[in-house]
Amino acid sequence: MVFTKKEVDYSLYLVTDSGMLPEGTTLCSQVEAGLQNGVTLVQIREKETDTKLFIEEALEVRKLCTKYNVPLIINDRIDVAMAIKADGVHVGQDDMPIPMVRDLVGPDMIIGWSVGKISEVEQLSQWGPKYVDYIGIGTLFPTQTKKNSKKVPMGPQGAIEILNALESNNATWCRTVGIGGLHPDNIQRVLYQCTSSNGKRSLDGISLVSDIMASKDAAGSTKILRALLDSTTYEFDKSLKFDSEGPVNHQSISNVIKQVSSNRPLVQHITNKVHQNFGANVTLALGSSPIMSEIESEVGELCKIPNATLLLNTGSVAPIEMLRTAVHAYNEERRPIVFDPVGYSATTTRRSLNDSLLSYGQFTCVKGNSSEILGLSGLNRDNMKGVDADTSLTDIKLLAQATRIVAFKYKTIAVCTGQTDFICDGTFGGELHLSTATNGSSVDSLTVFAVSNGDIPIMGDITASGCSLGSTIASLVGGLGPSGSVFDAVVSAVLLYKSAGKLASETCEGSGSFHVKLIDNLYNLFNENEPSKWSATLQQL
Ligand SMILES: Cc1ncc(COP(=O)(O)OP(=O)(O)O)c(N)n1
Ligand SMILES: Cc1ncsc1CCOP(=O)(O)O
Ligand SMILES: [Mg+2]
Repeated sequence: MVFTKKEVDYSLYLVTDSGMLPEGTTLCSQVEAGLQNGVTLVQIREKETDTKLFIEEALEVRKLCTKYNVPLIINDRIDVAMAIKADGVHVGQDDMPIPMVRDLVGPDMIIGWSVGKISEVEQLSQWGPKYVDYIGIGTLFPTQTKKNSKKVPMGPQGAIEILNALESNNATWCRTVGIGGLHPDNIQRVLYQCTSSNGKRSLDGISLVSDIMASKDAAGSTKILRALLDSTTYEFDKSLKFDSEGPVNHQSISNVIKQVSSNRPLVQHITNKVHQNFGANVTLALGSSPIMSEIESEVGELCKIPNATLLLNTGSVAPIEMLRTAVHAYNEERRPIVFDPVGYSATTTRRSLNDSLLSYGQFTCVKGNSSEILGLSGLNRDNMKGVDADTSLTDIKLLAQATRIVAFKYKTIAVCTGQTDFICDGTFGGELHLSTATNGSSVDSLTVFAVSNGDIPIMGDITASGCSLGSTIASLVGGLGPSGSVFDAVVSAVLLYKSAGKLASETCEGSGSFHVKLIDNLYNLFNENEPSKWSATLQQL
């Protein structure tokens, strides 16, 4: 064997399929185009090919791999792998059991295993380092390539659970690639989002079939993939810088408001009916332009309008396809999306709708009430019982931790609303790393900020008050200019909304006038732009 296992570069792993070759290309021409432009590992996966032809093709591909100094893996066929002296084999859950494979191929061959469940990670860690060298984590997204797959696409969140399981089972030797439906429009997001919660590992690479094998320009397609893998930042919010380093102060808040006043962002609301009118008025009060559109065909134009921003509130009745189109369009345009997972834990339907959207895109801010953020984090009150005698302290710790988890898991700025609001920036400035995740930054190392302004119970007596904080965040984030800080904008929005709410509660005569006064006070505080007079306070926990 030419390669030691440690040397293997898993970053761009090409898996073949002669069934999808475009006219004028061959298996070897596509593989060579890949090898010339950055493929680092090749697997021959020919499900329909007879043994004799499989061996002939494998020998040809082996010559190419030797020429480009790249290891060759054979899918399913241990006999062929041994016969042609390949560098490794890949088997799935329905193929030959791993201990038998290892017995047959000996200690030096690379063994890859398809993994989609935590129990499979526990199994490989029990076997120990001598058995599985890498795992293909999938299926990540829907794919036409593996048609008879029984697996439901797991999305980045499923891959994160596998990475966490590798860490908690100390399977440090095991390398990882993601597989299934990977293309240039989702690769950076997958690499960016898929990190273990302890910050110690991310994917070692991506594995794909159709993006290269079915490409009419396999060389060009591979170059695009290579450039994405070699980039160090996922700029999902093109002109916005992420910087939660410096403290947010009156000056920075005032700067945010000045930018919003001059840029007058367009805030596309996809939101529930109850919120539509209120959200539009809140947006107008903040010098921004609301558009309440659920028309799929116009999203592509709307997101290109300067300073366009999307508020996606999943209490909406728009069809999931429309929501996906909107997420995709704003992500492609690198414009911010504020996501409000309404009623996340209330029903299975809502949970799966929200999960599906969260696995489909990248969100600048995820804002929810405490039960939504707790639901998204996977924590519940029982996790923290007994930590503190004082229930309110327990709640603060629990909600702060849930906010951290959501920020880290979705690489977003998480906002958890309640009597106290919690804010946490888990974006890491869009940094992405192969293999070693967030430079060691873990969930627990994230800073949480608390915004308080006493209790404002009347907030709960009007409808869509939480949804309209979403409108406020979207306006302030969307109005930033190229030098603006998203974190500053989110904090400013939460402080502004809580301050306006307090003022309104002090002067209203009931819930009806509170509603009106909330808009009045948002309008006045925004236009006066004197954050030093705002009553809500920000505290670092
Ligand atoms: C890198 C990588 N990951 C997963 C698979 C899938 O293997 P398997 O589940 O055995 O399915 P088939 O590929 O045999 O259809 C893979 N081949 N490579
Ligand atoms: C072999 C395999 N295993 C899980 S998904 C998949 C196919 C991936 O193909 P594509 O990259 O074209 O989606
Ligand atoms: Mg298989």
